[in-house]
Formats: sequence, structure tokens, C-alpha cells
Amino acid sequence: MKEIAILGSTGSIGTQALEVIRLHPDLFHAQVLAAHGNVELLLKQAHEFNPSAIVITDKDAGEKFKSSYNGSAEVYIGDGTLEKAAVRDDVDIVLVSVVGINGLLPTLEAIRAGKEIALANKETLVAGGALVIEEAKKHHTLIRPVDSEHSAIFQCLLGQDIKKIHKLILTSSGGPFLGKTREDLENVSLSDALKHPTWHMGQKVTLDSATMFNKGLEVIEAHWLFGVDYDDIDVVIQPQSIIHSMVEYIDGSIIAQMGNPDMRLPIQFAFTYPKRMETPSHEFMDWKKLSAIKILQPDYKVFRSLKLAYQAGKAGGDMTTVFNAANEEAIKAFIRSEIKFLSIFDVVEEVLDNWDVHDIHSIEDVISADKNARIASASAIQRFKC
Ligand SMILES: NC(=O)C1=CN([C@@H]2O[C@H](COP(=O)(O)OP(=O)(O)OC[C@H]3O[C@@H](n4cnc5c(N)ncnc54)[C@H](OP(=O)(O)O)[C@@H]3O)[C@@H](O)[C@H]2O)C=CC1
Ligand SMILES: CC(=O)[C@@H](O)[C@H](O)COP(=O)(O)O
Ligand SMILES: [Mn+2]
Repeated sequence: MKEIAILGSTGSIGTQALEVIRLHPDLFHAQVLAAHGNVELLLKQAHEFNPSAIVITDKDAGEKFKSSYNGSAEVYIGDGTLEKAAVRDDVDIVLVSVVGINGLLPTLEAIRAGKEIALANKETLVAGGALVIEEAKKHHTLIRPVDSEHSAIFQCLLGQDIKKIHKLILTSSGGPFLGKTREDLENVSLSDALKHPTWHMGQKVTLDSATMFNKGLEVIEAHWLFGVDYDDIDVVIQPQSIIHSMVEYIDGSIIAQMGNPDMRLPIQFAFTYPKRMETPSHEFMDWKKLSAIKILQPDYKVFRSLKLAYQAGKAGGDMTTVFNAANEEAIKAFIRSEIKFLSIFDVVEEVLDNWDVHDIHSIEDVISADKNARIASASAIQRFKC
């Protein structure tokens, strides 16, 4: 029986992780449930899964939760509590499925405490990849990726020599705006941007897919997870989201991981690794219905996000921390209708262009770069206000 801490239990990944746990009650138990403010769902989850600890990072929501909860779990409320719950002695696996930079500190602490790590939160590696990977090496922790592309690559690497990689090929659906011109995107709305063609996900990652900043974040995530140079990581568009990613080896052989889009697979594989288990109710591929697997090239002119990601990654130091922070702030401004969709690219580009890169030596360096980049983003947002 593996005891699992689900950081972000009320989100898209968190609820699917609970589905996996529900389907395998003999293998897994949700020991910690953690959320920010969704008290109603957290109460239901607490009732069903009977965890030993519950985290609510928003203080008001925490008080509201406590006034209705009559179970026996220890309840943690407020800032810094994800870290405390993640390192509990009664936890084996920590699934990091909160959104944004909130994943960074609990991931670092969980690694230091010797936990098994299932990492869905890509922002953690984009903001603090150097520190996380250094810590993972120090503690002999093999981070198990949950992000579908990285889980795919992780699977394509099983039994292989990582030194024999020629290229990693990340696939992208292309998002809801595949094939659109800049003119087409001039006035797109939040609801247009939230219509992802193949995946049902949380709001932030869905918007990142629409801008293709998601793929930019994932290129950086792949660099840190697999130790591959940016020049050896390619992106192709696979609009059906059937090929989840590929590894090309030095002999020209390409190994792909495929399947119908279903996040329960990478979540479950991160829990059962190195074993595989049945994923109940998974819709298996119907080869009779599939007449072609499409591959297209990304449009780097419309989706400047990809070019910016490679630039930030190659610049190194705190540049990817800044890339992540500027993107998070620009997305929030778009959600608040302060900037137009295309200005998400402008804001991130301006912040990166005006940033002097500094080395990262400690978590304080990351926190400071993140904070200052958000201040710089706020001024850029003012300039691009609609
Ligand atoms: N959804 C997907 O299919 C995929 C997601 N990912 C990555 O996984 C991560 C989670 O994505 P997703 O599940 O879609 O996101 P959601 O927005 O659906 O869920 C986010 C979760 O994080 C919690 N949360 C939000 N803010 C905070 C905070 N400040 N402190 C602590 N917890 C917080 C939310 O709690 P509450 O509900 O209470 O606000 C919720 O449980 C992201 O990094 C995303 O990029 C990667 C691949 C696929
Ligand atoms: C499911 C998953 O891993 C997402 O990150 C997904 O890849 C987003 O789709 P895009 O390929 O459109 O960014
Ligand atoms: Mn992904």
C-alpha cells in the first residue's frame, strides 16, 4: 500500500489522481489532500478518502473548512503548509499537482525528505530546475514525470542508454488556435482560448496551450528532467494528441509512446513505476477508426512563445524563472481582461528583453528573481493594457 500526498487534490490532475486511487484501493491511499480554496470539494474528498492530513493554503477557506469538517485528519491552514504535509512520515509518494510556482518549495522539501516524487507541475522545473535536479541527484530521487509528454519520454527511455539519445521530440496538439494568423488572434476571447481540442485541463495550462507557452515550458521541463541540450529538443504538432512524444536515438531509431489522451495513465504510471497496471475504463485505441496520424510544424512567428522559451533556456541562470513568472502574470492579466491575447507574448518578451541574467545559487535567488520578474511584468502589463 502506497500512501500518497496529493498537492492540488481539487484540480484536474488531483481529481484524476483520486480516480486512480479509487480504482486501486488495494494499492494506494490518499494520505494527504491539499487545496487552496475549494472547500466544498475538499470536504467531499475528505469524507470519501479519509486522509490523515488536509491542507488548505487560503486562510479564510481554511477557517470555513474547519467549521464544517468533523473528521479526524490533522488540518493545516495557510502559507507554507504544503511543505509541512509533504514531508510527513506517513507519506510515501508526493504528487505535485498544484498550479504555478506554488509547486517549487514542496517539491524541494519532499525530495529532501526522501519521498517518491510524481511531478505534474511543470512550473517547478522551469522556475527552479537547477536546484530541484541538484537536490534530486543528492538524494538519489528519480523524479517521475506526470506531464503527458515527459511521461512519454520517460517511458521511451526505459531500458535505454540516455547517452544514446539523438533528439527528444515533444509533441503538441497546437492548441485551439492551430493554423491561425496573428490577425485571426487579434480579438480572441477567454472562452475561445479555453477550447482545447483534445484535453480537459485546468484553466492556466489550457491557456498556456492556446499560446503554446505550454510547449515552451515543456521544452525547459524536458531539458531539466532528461539532461538534454536545448538544440536536441524539437517540437512538432500532432493535432490528435495520440503520439505523446518521441525519442530518436543515435542509430536513427525512433521510439514513440502513444495512446488515447487520458491523464490517468501518466498519473498511474508515476504511482506504479516501474510496474504497469490496468487503467480501468480507459478507452483503448480503435485502429479501425484511425486512418492517419498527422504531423505538422509549429508556426514560430505567430507562437513566439516557443522561440522565447528556447532563448530563455539557453540564456540559463534565472532567465527561465523570469520566463515563468512573466507568463503567469500575463495570463492573469488576460483573464482579468486587462490585456489582449496577443499581448501575453508582448509582456513576456519585454520582461525577458530587459532582464540581466544572474546565476542561481540558492532558493533565495529563485524567489528574488520570481518576485522582481512579477514587478517587471506588472509594468509591462500597464504598457500593453487594452
Ligand atoms: N490538467 C492536466 O491535464 C495537466 C496539468 N499539468 C500541470 O499540472 C499542474 C496542475 O494543473 P491542473 O490540475 O490542470 O490545475 P487546476 O487549476 O485544475 O488545479 C490546481 C490545483 O492547485 C490548487 N491551487 C491553486 N492555487 C494554489 C495555491 N496558491 N496554493 C496551493 N494550491 C493551489 C487548486 O486548489 P483549489 O481548487 O482549491 O483552488 C487545485 O487543487 C499545472 O502545473 C499544470 O501545468 C500538466 C499536464 C497535464
Ligand atoms: C495533457 C498535457 O500534458 C498537456 O500539457 C497537454 O500537452 C497540453 O496540450 P498542448 O500540446 O496543446 O500544449
Ligand atoms: Mn503536457
